[in-house]
Amino acid sequence: MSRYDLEYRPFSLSLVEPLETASGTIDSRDGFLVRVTRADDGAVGYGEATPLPGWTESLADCEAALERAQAAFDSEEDDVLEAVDEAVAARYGVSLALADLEASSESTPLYRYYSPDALVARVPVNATVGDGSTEDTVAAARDAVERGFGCCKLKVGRRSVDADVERMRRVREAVGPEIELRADANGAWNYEEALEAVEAFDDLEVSLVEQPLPAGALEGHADLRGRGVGIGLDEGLLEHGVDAICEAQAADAVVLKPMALGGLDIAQQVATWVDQLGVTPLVTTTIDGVVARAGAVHLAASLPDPPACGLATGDLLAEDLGRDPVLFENGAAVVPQAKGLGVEGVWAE
Ligand SMILES: O=C(O)CCC(=O)c1ccccc1C(=O)O
Ligand SMILES: [Mg+2]
Repeated sequence: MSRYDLEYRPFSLSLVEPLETASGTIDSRDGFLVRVTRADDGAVGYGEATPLPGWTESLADCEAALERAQAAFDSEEDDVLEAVDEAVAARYGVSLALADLEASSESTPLYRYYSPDALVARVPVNATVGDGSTEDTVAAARDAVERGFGCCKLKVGRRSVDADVERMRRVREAVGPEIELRADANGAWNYEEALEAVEAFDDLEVSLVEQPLPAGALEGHADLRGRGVGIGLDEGLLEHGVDAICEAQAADAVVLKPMALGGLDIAQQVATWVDQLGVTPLVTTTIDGVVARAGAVHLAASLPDPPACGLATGDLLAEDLGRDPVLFENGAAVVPQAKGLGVEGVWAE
């Protein structure tokens, strides 16, 4: 008999409304819920593999990788994660299920499994505002601030820089000077446009712009730094890796998406590494179900003094895999202190 058993089930979750971004519209999230069971005592752990085109392997490649992982468990291979290899979403799903199982067995919340000395009650989060009309953007930002958020990230880049600056100006007027504002262009601009945006955003006290230039650009991002607005690399991290970014001094912050990096263990290592090189790690979801989101919250909680993270994306979904163990209040995620991920009831028969 094998020591572990791996099962996975497909799901499809629609968004409340499509999330518009400069690199495309997200209207539903399809993936696989993963469960690993330990044969000797029946202990279980949950994971989630929710691929996103452009960021991870395809849904079909994800399923094929999960199938290989299942076979690797069945034949009791030493390193089952070798079977998921380059399939980052599948690797997140399988490694998360194993980590949830281990942490649960040790009665340790998952973040303390990665950072045993940490005791963290909450992590600050940003609201995620899609690249909609000025009216919709202002309404969404206002609503987020009323719900207690202290940081809003606006998706930008689908219209002219002038139009985005105007959107940002109207949001700044609506929310007042105390709220942190960020932008995420998902690689939409050329250097001239990005420079214009950064200079105007500096006047509006915008703290950070994610990926103003395409993923390939390193020198351009380096040249955009030091103008009052932090530069964050997201797609650029996946393209270049930590060392090239740090060598080029191309970023003030890098965005860590466990789904796109292949798991919490890898994201933890990247975070620790960039932090030592003076670059701020910032954790976000890829608009995932509750299992993958809870994993990302535990990752953020395992890091020292994280900035506001893109973890408050559950409300963007019209349906979910189960009850969310993470409460959001006063602009922060309340970190689950139960054993493991803290997710329950997602595998109802
Ligand atoms: O960071 C956030 O606020 C939420 C996550 C987010 O924006 C995102 C979600 C899916 C795919 C890409 C991105 C992104 O950060 O570019
Ligand atoms: Mg981004």
